[in-house]
Amino acid sequence: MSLGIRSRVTVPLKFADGYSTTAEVITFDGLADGKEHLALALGDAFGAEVPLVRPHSECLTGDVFGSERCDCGPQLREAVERIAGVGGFLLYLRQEGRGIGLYAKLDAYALQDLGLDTYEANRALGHADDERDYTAAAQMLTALGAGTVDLLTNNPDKPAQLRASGVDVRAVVPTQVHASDANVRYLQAKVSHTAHTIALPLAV
Ligand SMILES: Nc1nc2c(ncn2[C@@H]2O[C@H](COP(=O)(O)OP(=O)(O)OP(=O)(O)O)[C@@H](O)[C@H]2O)c(=O)[nH]1
Ligand SMILES: [Zn+2]
Repeated sequence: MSLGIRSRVTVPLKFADGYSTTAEVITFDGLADGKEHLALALGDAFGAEVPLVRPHSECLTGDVFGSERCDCGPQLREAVERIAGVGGFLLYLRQEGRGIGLYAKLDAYALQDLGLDTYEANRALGHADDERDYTAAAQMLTALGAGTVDLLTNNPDKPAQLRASGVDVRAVVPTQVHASDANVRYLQAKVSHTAHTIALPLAV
């Protein structure tokens, strides 16, 4: 099936803290991995000269249930408002658990409770540190007509992979740091293993 936009539907969003905006939820045909990835067009997404784009990897526990083991929920909330302010796209990528899936991520959590860090736990389960591939994200941007973008992320692998897939990443814009007692070890592991640009407070 050839690459393209499959459907577009308008969805009003209202968050628990009262913030509200409107998203155009966009689905696709022809994505490389066959997964049901979504783009949310926010603000004047199609009118922006260079849209702000956040590739967000699915995290059921953080995005939906408000888990404090990670920073995904607050990052998602932050991204929607920042993108709506300037115009751009949130790419909601079905890459749960950095690509290993939900059950395996929960198995990895259990190993972290025994003392392994987030990457050691992945390896103990026979997975790579990070199994995410952003080919489909690049295809989504192509289908959206967004050849040049600003990228909202602290993860250097996201601009690297997208550039390798032909996306012109003009600037990489860091997200805020959403640190708490429950997630600080996880954030520290991201900084030391994968050079995430997260300025952590010295003592949390
Ligand atoms: N395997 C595994 N995945 C985790 C763990 N904690 C969170 N995740 C997953 O990690 C992913 C986090 O994705 P992102 O929000 O894109 O975060 P990121 O790659 O650090 O990059 P930025 O937030 O863009 O800086 C989600 O898919 C989570 O489900 C963990 O301990 N183990
Ligand atoms: Zn998470």
